[in-house]
Amino acid sequence: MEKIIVRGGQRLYGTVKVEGAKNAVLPVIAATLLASDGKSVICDVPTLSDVYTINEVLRNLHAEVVFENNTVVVDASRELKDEAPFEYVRKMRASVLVMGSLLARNGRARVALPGGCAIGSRPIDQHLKGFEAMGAKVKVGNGFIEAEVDGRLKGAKIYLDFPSVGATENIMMAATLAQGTTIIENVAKEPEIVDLANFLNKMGARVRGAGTGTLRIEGVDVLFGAEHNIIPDRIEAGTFMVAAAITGGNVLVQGAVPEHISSLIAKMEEMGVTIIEEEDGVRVIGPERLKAVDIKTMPHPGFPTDMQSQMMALLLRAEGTSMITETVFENRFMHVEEFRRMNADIKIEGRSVILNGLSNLQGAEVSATDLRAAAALILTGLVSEGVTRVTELKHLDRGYVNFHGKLASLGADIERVKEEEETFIEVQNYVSDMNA
Ligand SMILES: CC(=O)N[C@H]1[C@@H](OP(=O)(O)OP(=O)(O)OC[C@H]2O[C@@H](n3ccc(=O)[nH]c3=O)[C@H](O)[C@@H]2O)O[C@H](CO)[C@@H](O)[C@@H]1O
Ligand SMILES: C=C(OP(=O)(O)O)C(=O)O
Repeated sequence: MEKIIVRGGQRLYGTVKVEGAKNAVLPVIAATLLASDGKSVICDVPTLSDVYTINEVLRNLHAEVVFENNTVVVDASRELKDEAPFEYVRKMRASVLVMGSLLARNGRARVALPGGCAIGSRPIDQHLKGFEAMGAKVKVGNGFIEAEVDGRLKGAKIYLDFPSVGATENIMMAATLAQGTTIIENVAKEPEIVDLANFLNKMGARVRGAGTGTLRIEGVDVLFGAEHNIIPDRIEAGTFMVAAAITGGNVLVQGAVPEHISSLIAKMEEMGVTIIEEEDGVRVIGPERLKAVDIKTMPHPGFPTDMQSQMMALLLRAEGTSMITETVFENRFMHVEEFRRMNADIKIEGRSVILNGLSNLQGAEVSATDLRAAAALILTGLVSEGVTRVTELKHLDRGYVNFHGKLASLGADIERVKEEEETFIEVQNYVSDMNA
């Protein structure tokens, strides 16, 4: 087992470059399955465990996948299998995103039921409602969801009860090869939706309205492999923006796209952080004193739930009382207990937390409960007294490439060690103390 060890007290300075977005690349790789002709070449792909997982899902379906030099090349022109087993869906819920492509391409898809996870129950009823509206018969049994259609899917009018990112993506992919026009209302407007629509259109699809509340998709008969560059990761960018602000540092976050993070920029500015848009990114300068603010997570362009725990870390350093309300996931406060182990003054009240900043944060042994919590605990370690050890790094590796290395390059006192190595160092220190 590995852990990250952080010693608090360093301000961060310098430049850090963000990777391609995890939440854009996963649906784009799932969409490559729609191409029955030609190879797709996806560039700026981050080396995250989630990317390796989706690649394995595709290989298991008989697509050819090569991942080298941040580029994924997929040849899905062979006949594809139609089943994504539990071993992949359990590792990564986004595996369900292959369902729309498979159903459109093969007329059948069988995907293991994802089940709940650390941040909530996360049902996929809206995805299935869309497939059914397009003529698929959906059956749930033996731990699998099976969707099947006689012939081709048919264009339909679909209204989502909630602007779900995954449902928008899955239904959009399915609709590209349907007969006729599909109109989806109340869709997600996240930048990753726009990136997926752009890729689909390069493949020959006719998707209009991405980034607005309504999508209009005219089905086509065939899609082709295409080349695409993934957009920069707005959540990784936001995480480094918080790292700069929390330590009172000065960091250029290269690749951050201001329009993708406007709600985050607004909240950080409200807290007294200086944010300067530069040609190749966003510069963040942390103030001596941070102000408390209230935050409510919402679908885009509202404040992103994936930045909630990192902002909680930042608010722990602000003067006064703040409130964070989580409206997207019903159980995304698992990290609060871990923050408390670091002497944070936080209490949960229903779907909100109330936190008093400026408590004397102390290093502790803490465990990451999900990927953003992992990052948030490390950020808190940067400003805590003494040593913080963060375990359960499998979560971190789902969403951040070389997180400790990037922080170290900005001046953080941080290392990633194997548990045995730490014991060895402790024994060495003990022996040299005895000999002194
Ligand atoms: C791989 C990926 O892109 N993950 C992101 C995606 O997840 P994901 O696509 O799973 O998130 P959704 O937008 O679908 O989920 C949002 C809310 O809607 C609910 N819901 C969703 C679908 C459904 O059929 N029924 C239903 O009730 C979920 O339980 C949740 O409470 O968007 C989330 C919300 O911005 C982000 O936190 C995740 O990082
Ligand atoms: C919740 C997240 O991802 P996923 O939907 O892949 O679990 C996230 O990126 O913070």
